[in-house]
Amino acid sequence: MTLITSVRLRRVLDSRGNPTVEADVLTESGGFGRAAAPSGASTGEYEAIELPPGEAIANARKRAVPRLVDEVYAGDQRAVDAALHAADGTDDFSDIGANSAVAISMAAAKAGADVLGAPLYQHLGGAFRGDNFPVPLGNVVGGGEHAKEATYIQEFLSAPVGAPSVEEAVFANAQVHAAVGDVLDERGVPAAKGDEGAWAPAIDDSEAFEVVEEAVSRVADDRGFDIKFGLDVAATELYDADDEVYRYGDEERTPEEQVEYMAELVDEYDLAYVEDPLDENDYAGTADLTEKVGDRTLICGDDLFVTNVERLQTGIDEGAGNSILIKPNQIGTLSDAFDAVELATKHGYDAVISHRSGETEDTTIAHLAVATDAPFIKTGAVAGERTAKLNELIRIAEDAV
Ligand SMILES: C=C(OP(=O)(O)O)C(=O)O
Ligand SMILES: [Mg+2]
Repeated sequence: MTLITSVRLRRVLDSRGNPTVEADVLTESGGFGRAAAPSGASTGEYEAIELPPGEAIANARKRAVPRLVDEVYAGDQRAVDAALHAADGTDDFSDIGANSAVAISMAAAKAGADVLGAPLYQHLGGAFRGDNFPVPLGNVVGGGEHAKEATYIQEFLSAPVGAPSVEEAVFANAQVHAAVGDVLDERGVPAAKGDEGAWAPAIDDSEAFEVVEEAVSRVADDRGFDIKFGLDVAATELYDADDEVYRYGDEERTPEEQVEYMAELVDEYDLAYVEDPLDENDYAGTADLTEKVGDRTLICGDDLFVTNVERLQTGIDEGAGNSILIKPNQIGTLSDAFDAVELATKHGYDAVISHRSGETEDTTIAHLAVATDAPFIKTGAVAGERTAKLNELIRIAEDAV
């Protein structure tokens, strides 16, 4: 192992055209790692704090960089991440910013891999990592906080569960995305694209279900393997906590009705995956839904768990969900993200490694998914910052055989 000798931080563009933090980490023996923080739009209340990038960089330069340079070995990820926590001193990275923290954490991991001459997934996963590859969940229709005047449900996700390989799965999702474009065209529905490259048509949710079901079935027939679909409801964004109702435009649902509605959707469309079906504070409702349909679909907590072991432990104790979304920038370091995967796996929860709606060309999450043996990765279907991860997954699968 070699000591970190330099940490450089800069502002770069993310896919929304907003600034984000990029980190370069150099080591004594010439190891190099570069990584950039993603950024959410439908962020959970309990996420680690993203600061304005200029502020995050200034604070990290002052407090985190001196604790790393000539102090910590690249490759000792726990030590890197402990130094970031010590430099910050809060429990939500509100001092140096989770955006600076995660960029440094991921860049150090890459520098550590570079020193070893190993791919990042191998460095993070170790010699005895599993040899499974994640099924990619690809966003093909979206609205919510990711596109105006589109569906209330934030994401309709193609899930090629029967694909024989990562490569086939990745191409199937792109084909479903194209097929959705065709179906919309046939219906005379014009559609732009949302933040993650998904179609964002001005149709109601019930029509979106028809469109996605039709597209998925066409591609499944063509490919000859099973393709299902799933949702990220991002229900916190629909929930009016004062009136205690979920609002889908003029339509309202009480929390009990929301549970029933979600359960009906699971059965009507044979959904493979439902993320954040209830408000981020509703463990009991999520547990209720998990009890009803958790034997036949994944009920995944994103805003509910925010990659946080304490929130996940509450979910485990209450029987809320059977899956957790893992977003390293929600918690600030790779070590914390690994801890969440480990706790989830121990309790039979499936980990879904995820991008954010604001992304860069950084591919760390593809390596993280393989390193942790995660059964799923959610990283879009098309758009350059999404295909960067998907193409890396294809390369890893080729490399790892
Ligand atoms: C990827 C998501 O969106 P965001 O990054 O805006 O939270 C999500 O909610 O799962
Ligand atoms: Mg989500």
